Amino acid sequence: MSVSRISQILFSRVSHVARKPQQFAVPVYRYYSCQTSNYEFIKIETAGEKKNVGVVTLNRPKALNALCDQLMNEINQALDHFNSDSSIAAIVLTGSEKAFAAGADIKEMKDNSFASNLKVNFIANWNGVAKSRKPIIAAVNGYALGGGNELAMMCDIIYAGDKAKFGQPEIAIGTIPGAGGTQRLTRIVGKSTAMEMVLTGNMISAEEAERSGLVSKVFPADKVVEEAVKLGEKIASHSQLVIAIAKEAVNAAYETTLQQGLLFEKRLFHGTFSLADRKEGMAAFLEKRSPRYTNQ
Ligand SMILES: C/C=C/C(=O)SCCNC(=O)CCNC(=O)[C@H](O)C(C)(C)COP(=O)(O)OP(=O)(O)OC[C@H]1O[C@@H](n2cnc3c(N)ncnc32)[C@H](O)[C@@H]1OP(=O)(O)O
Repeated sequence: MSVSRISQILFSRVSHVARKPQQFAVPVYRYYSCQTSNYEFIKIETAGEKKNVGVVTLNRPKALNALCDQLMNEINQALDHFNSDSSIAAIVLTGSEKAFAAGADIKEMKDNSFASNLKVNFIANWNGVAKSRKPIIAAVNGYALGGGNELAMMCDIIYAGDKAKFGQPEIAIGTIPGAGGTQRLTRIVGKSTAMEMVLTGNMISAEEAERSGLVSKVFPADKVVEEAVKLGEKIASHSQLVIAIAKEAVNAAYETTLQQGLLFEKRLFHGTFSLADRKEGMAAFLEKRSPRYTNQ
C-alpha cells in the first residue's frame, strides 16, 4: 500500500461531522438513559458516568435474537447514529441473558436460492458492524451461534458472561458459515479449533472461548454489560482520534501482509505527531497531570 493511500485513509476516516443525539432522561439503570427511536428489534441507550458509551441491545426475544434483515438494518442505523455523535466514544453491542444471537433467521432464508442470494447480495448489509469507525465491544451472554458468533467477531473486543456459548452450527442445517465463521474465526482461534467448530457444529464454553482468544475476558453473566460499559469508558478517556487510528492499525493486521501492516502502522504512528492530542498526551505525562484531549 502506498504512503499516499495510507494518508488518504488516515485523514478521510478520522474526520466526520458531529451531530447531537436526540435524548431524554429516563433512567433505566445507573448512568443509563434511553433514547427516542422507532426500532422494533433493538434498543439503544447511552451509558457511563459521562454518557459517552452507546449501548445497542438486540431485542427479539421470541426468536432468540435471530438476525433477520430488519434487525441487521436497525443495528446499522444505530451504529450510524452513534458514529456520528461526537459525545459517544465507544459502543457496546449486547443481547439477552439467554441469547446474544442464535444466528441468521432460518425462517426468513429457508426459501432463498443461489440466484436470489446473488441478486440481493444476501447478508451484504451485515458489514456495518465491521466498518464502524468507533470501537465496538460485544457483551455476550447465552448463545452466540452462527451469524451471532460472526456478529460478535465483527466487533473489536468480546467480553462474555460465564454461561455464554459460542458456535458455528450451520453444518447441522446443511450449509456453512457465511459471515466470517470460516475466516475471522480461523484467524482468531487457529485452524484446529475453527475446523472442529465448523465441521461438527459443537459449541464451546465461555471459558474455552477465553482460552482460545475468541473473548478477552469472562464475567458473571449479570456483570458483563456493566464491565463492557466500563471498558468503553476507559477507551473514552483517551483521544478519540488516536483511538480511531489505533483501531485501524490493529485491523490492518487481519487484512495485509506483515510488511504492509508494519509500514501502515509506522506511517500512522508518524501521522499522530500532527495531532494536538499527541502533543497534549506527551506534555501531560511529563508534567505529571491528566491529559485534556480536544480531538484535534
Ligand atoms: C450467515 C449466517 C448464517 C447463520 O447464522 S445460520 C443459523 C445458525 N444458527 C443455528 O443454527 C441455531 C439455531 N437455533 C438453535 O439451535 C436453538 O434455537 C438454540 C440451541 C439456540 C436454543 O434452543 P432452545 O432453547 O430449545 O430454543 P428454541 O425453541 O429452539 O428457540 C426458541 C425460538 O427461537 C427460534 N429460533 C432460534 N434460533 C433461530 C434462528 N437462527 N432463526 C430463526 N428462528 C430461530 C426458534 O424457532 C423458536 O421459535 P418458535 O418458538 O416459534 O418455535
